[in-house]
Amino acid sequence: MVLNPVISKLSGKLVVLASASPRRLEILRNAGLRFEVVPSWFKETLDKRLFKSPQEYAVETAKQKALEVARRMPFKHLKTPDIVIGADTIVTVDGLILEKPVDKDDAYRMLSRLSGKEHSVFTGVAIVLCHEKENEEIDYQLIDFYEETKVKFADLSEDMLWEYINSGEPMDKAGGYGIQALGGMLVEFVHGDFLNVVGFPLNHFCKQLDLIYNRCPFSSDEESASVELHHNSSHTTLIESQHSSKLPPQSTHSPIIFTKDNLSSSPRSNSPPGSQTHQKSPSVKRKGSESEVGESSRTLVNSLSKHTDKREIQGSNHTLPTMTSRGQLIEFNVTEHEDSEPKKEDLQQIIQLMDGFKASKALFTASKMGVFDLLQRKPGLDAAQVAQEIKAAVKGTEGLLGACVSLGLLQSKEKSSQRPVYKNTDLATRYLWSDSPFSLHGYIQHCNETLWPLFSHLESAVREGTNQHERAFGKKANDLFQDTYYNNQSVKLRFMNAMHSIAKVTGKAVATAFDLSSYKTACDLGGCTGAIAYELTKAHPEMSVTVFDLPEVVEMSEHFHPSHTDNRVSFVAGDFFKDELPKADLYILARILHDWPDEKVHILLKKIGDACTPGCAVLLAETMLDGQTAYSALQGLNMLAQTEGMERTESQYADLLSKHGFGDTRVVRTMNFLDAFLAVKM
Ligand SMILES: C[S@@+](CC[C@H](N)C(=O)[O-])C[C@H]1O[C@@H](n2cnc3c(N)ncnc32)[C@H](O)[C@@H]1O
Repeated sequence: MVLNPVISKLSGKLVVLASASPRRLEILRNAGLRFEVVPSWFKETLDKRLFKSPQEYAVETAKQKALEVARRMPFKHLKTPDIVIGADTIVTVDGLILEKPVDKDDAYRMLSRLSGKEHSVFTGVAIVLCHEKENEEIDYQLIDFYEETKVKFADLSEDMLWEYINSGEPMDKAGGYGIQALGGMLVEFVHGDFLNVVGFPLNHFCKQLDLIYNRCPFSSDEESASVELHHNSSHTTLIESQHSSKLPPQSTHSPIIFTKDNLSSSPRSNSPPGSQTHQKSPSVKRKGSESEVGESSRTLVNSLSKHTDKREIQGSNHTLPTMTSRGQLIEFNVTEHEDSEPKKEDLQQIIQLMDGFKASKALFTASKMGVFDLLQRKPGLDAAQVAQEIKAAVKGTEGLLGACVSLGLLQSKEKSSQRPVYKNTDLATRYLWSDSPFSLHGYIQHCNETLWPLFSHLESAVREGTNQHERAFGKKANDLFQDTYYNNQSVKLRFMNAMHSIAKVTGKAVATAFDLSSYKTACDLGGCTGAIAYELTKAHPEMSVTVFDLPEVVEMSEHFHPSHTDNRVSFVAGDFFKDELPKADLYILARILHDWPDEKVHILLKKIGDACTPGCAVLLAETMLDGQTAYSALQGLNMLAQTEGMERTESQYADLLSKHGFGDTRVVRTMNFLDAFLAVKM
């Protein structure tokens, strides 16, 4: 529900947050804002000495972050946002700017400097309004401001300092503390906006929106010269125009000309007065808002929701009443377009979707054939050399390498009069070769060998509403794990590798999503290789974790132990539907409930509920379906084709848990593969 009338001004717009900070995300989500997250690639390396004040530095960093995303999206994402929000939070004390600590010693230096003193927290915020013009140029209009909050720390003893540092909390936070969690205990008083210290000055932001959308008379017409307005500590500037040709050069041979007549206001066109002429054609489909519509060049279908606004769209309009299965009457506005030509944005989007499977398969194949591993060991090989090493045809290898370059997985360099040579991009170095700490190689193999065959029977899965193991692999899966994954050693290892790779990438985000310091014993049910358990003990020095999984899994777990084994992690073999559960005050269920239908979920939750005393908790790590992103929706299809279970929404999980005495639920969107959900036994 949108609570804030100012925030609601943004409904129907493509709003982008140029920050991956889970705290900013939560503040804005809680305020009812619908947005996409596109973390900025801007490196925070501005020379602080060049700024007259710390706040100028924070504002400039916020500006650069937002502008980088605003400029990148039309090219890389093939869509132009309406608004990009950038923010940067810094802490200043004794004339020094403190950002995020680089290691524990750095955190110690920062926190001991703050001990017993008052300091300032500044968040610089930049709002970039993007106006697409008819000639495909984009105007960027910038509003920036900052907010200052004063915070006084108590005197911190050495013990307190180190205990806090060892909790792991300081590491990704400006000034080395998080006021919203454990760090709150260090604070004596706060003067000013508390959320500003958390990472985003919501109140000031809403005031700015109010100025922009309700009061500010600035226009973004093409003819506007540079506009400079000052509101409090804010600042508005028409920055630049950028030409955005979204099709690659070879595709532009039949130009499609947009005229004022074939442009009309879209549901996302709730723009500042005067900017209507910059709106896109309604044929551009966008995601991420409640009033999201799927629009094609022929019809535009808009379910009437609270955000439905009357639209003037070229062509004949009529309303089509339809009954839902629950007997509610919904009206669809159907608009006939008289387009004579296909729109290039439509085509680009459709081509991307149609080609998605080719891109996936190119990635899977290169990964399976060891291309990324090879180029990690031997960068700079040409196609013939790669072909020889991976035992493949030169012609085929050239095609595969070229595809990987186009997908941003490899870089190629032409040596004069020689064949191009190849190396991994940073992305491939981080995630695609098998020995990198965050390698997704295991999961990619699972996608190729298991999910790909299952998805080739998606139509049957949709018609029947069941998983497709029998069609894809000739074997019915009564119990997904025992019947499919664990009756063959190499399939079992591949599955465990797949789970391990995602758990390693997402484990820290899950382990640190909530303050778990009061839980000393945890049990990770279906904890597989222990990857999440190790992250939990790393983040919580006083916690010990029992990984409980089927005997077939536990017998293989030692293959996945980290080099420095941690005796606070132990493994117990058993069946969580039948056997007694190990005693613990925190139960972890990471990607467990989504494997099962409600009946089985209740069996498991009842056992957990019975084992828990009041104050104990359940920590879920799942992909929540709320606010459906393409990732969560496709993950829903994945569960349909693969399991008896399903992905669920936050409230579905809360309902399931409430039947077993769990409440006080909290959710953190980690922006990683899995979201975190905590519920406490009442
Ligand atoms: C989808 S995997 C998730 C693994 C791990 N929690 C993670 O997120 O990486 C499901 C896990 O549940 C385990 N499992 C399935 N049925 C089980 C049962 N009846 N008892 C105990 N563990 C089970 C599987 O062996 C597997 O490790």
